[in-house]
Amino acid sequence: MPAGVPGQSRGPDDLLARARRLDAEDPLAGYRDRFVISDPDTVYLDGNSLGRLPKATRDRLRQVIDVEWGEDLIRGWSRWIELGRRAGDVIAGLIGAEPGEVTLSDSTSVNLYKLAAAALRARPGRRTVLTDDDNFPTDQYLLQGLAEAGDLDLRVLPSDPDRGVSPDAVRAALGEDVALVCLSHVAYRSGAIADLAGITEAAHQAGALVLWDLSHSAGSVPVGLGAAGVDLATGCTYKHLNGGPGAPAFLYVRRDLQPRLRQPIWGWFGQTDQFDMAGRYRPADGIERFLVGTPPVLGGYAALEGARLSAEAGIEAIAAKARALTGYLIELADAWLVPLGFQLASPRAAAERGAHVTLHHPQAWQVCQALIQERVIPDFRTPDRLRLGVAPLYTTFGELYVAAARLREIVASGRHEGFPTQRSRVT
Ligand SMILES: Cc1ncc(COP(=O)(O)O)c(C=O)c1O
Ligand SMILES: Nc1c(O)cccc1C(=O)C[C@H](N)C(=O)O
Repeated sequence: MPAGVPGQSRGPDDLLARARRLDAEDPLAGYRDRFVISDPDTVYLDGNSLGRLPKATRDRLRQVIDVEWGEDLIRGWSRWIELGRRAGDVIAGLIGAEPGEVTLSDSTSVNLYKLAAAALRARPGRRTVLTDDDNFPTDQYLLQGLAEAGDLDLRVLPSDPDRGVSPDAVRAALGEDVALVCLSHVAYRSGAIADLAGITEAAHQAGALVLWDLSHSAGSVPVGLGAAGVDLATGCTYKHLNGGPGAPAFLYVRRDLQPRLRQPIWGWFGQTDQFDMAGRYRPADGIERFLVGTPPVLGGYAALEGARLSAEAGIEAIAAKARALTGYLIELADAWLVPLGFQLASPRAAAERGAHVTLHHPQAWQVCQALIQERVIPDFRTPDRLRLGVAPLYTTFGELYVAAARLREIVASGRHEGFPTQRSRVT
């Protein structure tokens, strides 16, 4: 446990003893040592924006740079050409898909565009796209752009930002004009888990396709794409899959849909026999038809190594620890932070939340800055939220105790009030 644990007030001994016991009994405890942790006294609670660096990734990238790039040069492509699919097969195991249904490609934003456009093309008589107003902004912007360009009707359902999207609201909005339902599985602000299976089934009954953003789910909770019959999905690899900054995203297309869909960006990596250099675009047969241009190889290797680590630990074990960590954090918040003006902004039921806990506080921005100065890294989310992400492969219960204790001290002493009240433009 990091140093500097202040231990006073309500139930600290009990809470501290429990953190120690939970860490001692944690079946995933050994994974922490598989990551680079340069400052053990810093509590990192932002793995859902950027995961930590796995040691295996650092070593692999060194080898790839020295040998595969440094020595093999262009010959490396004989291996690199398969990289997206190899990583995709590992990610498929984490999200309940089959090999050949997932590949690395572009960014989540670009994939959303390609997949949404492909879905709309496959439902020509329908003009409505459904999403919700708590969906991640890039998803909303992409759909706005598609709607404007295609003269479609984008219906943005109101969601409770602390509870996530309501399946009943989606059901009520479904009709014979809806072509596509595009939602996030785990909400980026509250961490609420949407009813992926129920919403997918309802959308299918209404004749619509579904596109799920799995950015906050991949590597943190089971997704069950195949069991739910999901059509399309995409998500980041740099969060819970620990693929590193700017690592390529993944995309999923259900196998039977692959030959029936055409995505709108026709590049040579999506072409049948790309080195034939034929003049006319003919989309590849499998998941490769959703690719566009030359993929980022270093980021691809990082995504592969990160996903392998999660696959080795097992998504059920990861999700079980996420529930335990977030549950413990909510207990700490109830005991120490609610009396200081914080309010829970995430679902209280463990089965309804992913791997972060969000708290409202009227001075959340200032509190966030003060916490960072005191070596706890959270995230601020508009307008008044402090988001605390847990990463089951490296977050300990002891760290959560320390983070909550530092947070309590900051707010109880008013130290946060010395920080600017205005958010800067970068985060
Ligand atoms: C739900 C969700 N979708 C998409 C993104 C980002 O997509 P991109 O990697 O294209 O910036 C994020 C986070 O940045 C996210 O949380
Ligand atoms: N992708 C990010 C970036 O390029 C810069 C800063 C933050 C991010 C994030 O991932 C934010 C994150 N998706 C969120 O849920 O808020």
